[in-house]
Amino acid sequence: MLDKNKIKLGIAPIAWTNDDLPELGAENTFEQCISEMALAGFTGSEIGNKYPKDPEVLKKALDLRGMQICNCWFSTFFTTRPEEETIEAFKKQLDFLDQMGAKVIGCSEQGSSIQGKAVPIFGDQKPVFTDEEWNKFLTGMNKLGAIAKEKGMKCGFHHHMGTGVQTPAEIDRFMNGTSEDVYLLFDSGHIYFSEGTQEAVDILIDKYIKRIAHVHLKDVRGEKRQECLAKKMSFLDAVKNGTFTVPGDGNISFDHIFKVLAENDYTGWMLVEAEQDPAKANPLEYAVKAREFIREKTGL
Ligand SMILES: O=C1C[C@@H](O)[C@H](O)[C@@H](O)C1=O
Ligand SMILES: [Co+2]
Repeated sequence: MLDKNKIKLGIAPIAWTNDDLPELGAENTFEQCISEMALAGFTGSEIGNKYPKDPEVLKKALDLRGMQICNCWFSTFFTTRPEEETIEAFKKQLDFLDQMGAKVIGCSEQGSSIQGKAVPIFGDQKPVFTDEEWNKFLTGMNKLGAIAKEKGMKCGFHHHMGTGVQTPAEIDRFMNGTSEDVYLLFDSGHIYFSEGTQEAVDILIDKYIKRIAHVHLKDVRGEKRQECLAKKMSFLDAVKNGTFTVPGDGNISFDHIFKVLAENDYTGWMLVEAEQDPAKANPLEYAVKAREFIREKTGL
């Protein structure tokens, strides 16, 4: 059984307003977003573009609703820009998260990423790092891991479609090349989108459970993934087309994920992250649906 004293449940603002596709949910305000998260039964959130930048203002708005910040996306550029640039930006973001009481920061290497580009996500343009790029990237990530540790926080890494760390082999190379102070941010949706099998999802969580610092619960509609492949869609077009949805509404079984997290005494956040078009998938309705699914499956 997942322990309610050890696990907290959050939801990402990306279902209300998508920072990568600002036209999706432009009408939804910050206040509506966090109020509906709380109404659906969640106590945590990540940071969205509409969130106040002033920690005091943000904290007050969250406190009023019994919410807190649990993580924030951080783009690294170790493969394409000077290392110091990423490290300086990381320290600032870490300070901000620390002030907000968060314990994890979720990185993604955006050097040459095609996740925001209008090119097929399953084409030949996905970055494949050279040995030299891997070297720079892993060296940089190990530095971030040590910096986060010094602050009593955890540096997580988000495997992601369209980046140099998408496939199981790439995730293995990343995990084998980083120290124990660098953790995995496990995202069920991204591994399923990449590989198209339940097996890939289950193997990933089995392999790295001891180094998982944060969990994104995201489901994939299998037929939409197929359509993405057939029509050579970009990542963002696939998102607009409804590839992702909340856990329990797509093709992923979360049974093994919840079982492994429970057996290994996972302590931290499980955050529902399901970007879709809010005009088609009402964010509050889908948040409630996700919350009910988690309750039904885990008792949390
Ligand atoms: O964690 C995430 C952050 C988003 O910006 C991203 O594109 C999404 O798919 C995701 O998993
Ligand atoms: Co994610």
